[in-house]
Amino acid sequence: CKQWAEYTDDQLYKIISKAIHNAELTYRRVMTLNEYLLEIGIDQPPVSQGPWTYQQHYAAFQNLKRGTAADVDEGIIIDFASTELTRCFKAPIDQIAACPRIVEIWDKLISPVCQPRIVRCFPGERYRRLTGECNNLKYPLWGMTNREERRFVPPAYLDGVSIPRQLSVDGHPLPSARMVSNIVHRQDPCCPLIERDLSLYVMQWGQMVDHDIVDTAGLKGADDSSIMCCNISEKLLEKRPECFPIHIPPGDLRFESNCMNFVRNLPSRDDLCRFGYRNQVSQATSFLDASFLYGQSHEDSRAIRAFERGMLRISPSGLFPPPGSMDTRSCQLESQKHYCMKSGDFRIHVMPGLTSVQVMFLREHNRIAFILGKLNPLWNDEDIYSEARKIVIGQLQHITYAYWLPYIVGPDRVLQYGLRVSKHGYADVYDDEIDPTVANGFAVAAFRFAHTLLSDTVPYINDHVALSFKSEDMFNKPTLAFSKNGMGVSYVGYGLSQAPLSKADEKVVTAVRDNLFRDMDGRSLDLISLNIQRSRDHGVPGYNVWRKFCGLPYAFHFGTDIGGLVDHSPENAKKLRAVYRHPDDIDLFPGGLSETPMPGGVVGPLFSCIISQQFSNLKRGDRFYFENGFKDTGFTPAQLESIKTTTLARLLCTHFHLSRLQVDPFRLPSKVVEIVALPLWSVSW
Ligand code: HEM
Ligand SMILES: [Ca+2]
Repeated sequence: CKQWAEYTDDQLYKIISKAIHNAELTYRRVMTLNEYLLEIGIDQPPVSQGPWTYQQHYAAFQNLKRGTAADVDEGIIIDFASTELTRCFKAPIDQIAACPRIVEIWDKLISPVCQPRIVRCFPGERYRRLTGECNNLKYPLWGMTNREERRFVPPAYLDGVSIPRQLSVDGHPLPSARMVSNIVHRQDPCCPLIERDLSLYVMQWGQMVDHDIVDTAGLKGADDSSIMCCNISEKLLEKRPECFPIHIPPGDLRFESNCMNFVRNLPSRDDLCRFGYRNQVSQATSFLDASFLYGQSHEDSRAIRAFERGMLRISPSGLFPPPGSMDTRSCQLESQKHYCMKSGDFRIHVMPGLTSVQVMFLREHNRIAFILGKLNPLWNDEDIYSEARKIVIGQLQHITYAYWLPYIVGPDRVLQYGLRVSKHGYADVYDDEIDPTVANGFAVAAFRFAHTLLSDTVPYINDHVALSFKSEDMFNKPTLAFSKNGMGVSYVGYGLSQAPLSKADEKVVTAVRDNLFRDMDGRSLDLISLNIQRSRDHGVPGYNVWRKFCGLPYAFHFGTDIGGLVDHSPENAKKLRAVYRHPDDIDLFPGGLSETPMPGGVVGPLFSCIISQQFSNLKRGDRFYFENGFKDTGFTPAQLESIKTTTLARLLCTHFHLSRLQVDPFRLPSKVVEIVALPLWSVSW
């Protein structure tokens, strides 16, 4: 702070208030431009008559919840102002933030724009809140919804504050995200490879977990429109700081144009409205708390609950009900008899498999509520709902930690990070100094690993038929779920347990690498280009920084011998060399996904470290984690025993009316594990 010692308070006051004032002006200018661009038809409205465009599909997925609108202005203004501050003081943002006089004046001046978040907690509350607040009584905001994601390592923005990472260590531009996708991740459409042992349910459970723990807010134009960054002049592009389009190299096998639309994610404000480098907001509770089922606010909950005997609203055919008011924005309807379902998460329709697994949990909640109501005639709706919700979350956590996660990170990491679930009894692991908040590199890269597990087809199987539908025809449509009077969800659910998982390698199927959200005009996106560009948008540093974070050897060269890419096959190292100039430049997603998987896992050493760290935080940093034996908030020993008998097989059989299934539906049926009689659940509540 020495360099500003001779500045008077008055001078500092002037500089900072000018930075904030300029930021507000820029913000208003951008908003006015957005309105104009929607009016003249450049930006696209969220929905229009007729079939959706690919951009409308994408907009339905990359959402910005309106409830956060107040925070939207604050985040953007503070982001602009932080950039202004580094310009005015000609110093890195961390140095400025280390100067208490500057911070004090900033706090005063920013208060009309942004107020610190304050939450009141009551230690006696027996159930977790929908918003995730007050899970940690010492740090009540940790893990709550609409709050900024945390960082495992500091960001690497071009300007140190906000501009995306885009230069190689030698000063050249980084390769285009689509070029990396083409060279590293291309799957020959002729011959997609499969895992021998695992089923597609591994992928589907992963997406549900992903939607439970993270939902990063996008940026929207006027009236919720999609901001368009392609086919506009250079001059206009300069005026749209939210644009960061992806260059498509000439000769691309799928895309004729040279530009893929890409809009930056919303900048967050922190809990105390401080200035600093840009961060992003997650609209989901970080905790694994079935927020995709119960919603993350009281408003959500009002639309989801039946307010009768603890039940959630359910349609006559056992699906989610329609929303209270007509909603045409969250899915694309192909029949007048269908509707967009209201669940706790608006992404429910993106793939039929996701709808199916969410419906299974809806039915499970109501099954448990029914039993609880019978056993406890004096309980009211609220008692039954809260207790059933607590049990369902326990089951979700149990299956995820005991059965699913080991297939992902491998048994070694499960032991190393203390992720094991014991067969019986409590495991008191809670530590109120562990921050469970979802981390940026995890969400933007490592946990997207499952994009390699996606299949070109959606299996739809019952005793009489075994069909499969093309994935690229199914995005955002509830059609399959509604088929056969609602039995479609069962056939998709059963199909996922019978179809093989795509190979956990660096290659990604055409359905999402070339044809994501393909529309009637044949236009589409590349999910892998989006992943890579998204990391740069979030300022996520390159591969080597993350290797260091995980205590893994640094790569100084592209060879696979000592000092190089020691966790890559020679073939994959060659692909990385063909596209990057230096190992430091390698983006986290391609670098991590192209590592050789850990023994018994589907991801390599780097991703398994990042994923294990996040799941360790979600376990140890969750006061309501199901194995904690706290009085009042924990389960009784008998309840815990019962939850530990929950299996995916039981859930599938019960809710999709199956009489036979393999013991572990995450694995393909084999001669060894034949159809079994599953243990019955005890009902000792
Ligand atoms: C069913 C097919 C799937 C589709 C169509 C899909 C599509 C997408 C899209 C469009 C995004 C946003 C891309 C962007 O940054 O602009 C995304 C993000 C993401 N996907 Fe997938 N995905 C699928 C399956 C999965 C699975 C199985 C996982 C499993 C773990 C997964 C994990 C993630 C994660 C962690 C994010 C970041 C979420 C956030 O930050 O809000 N996805 N996906
Ligand atoms: Ca959650």
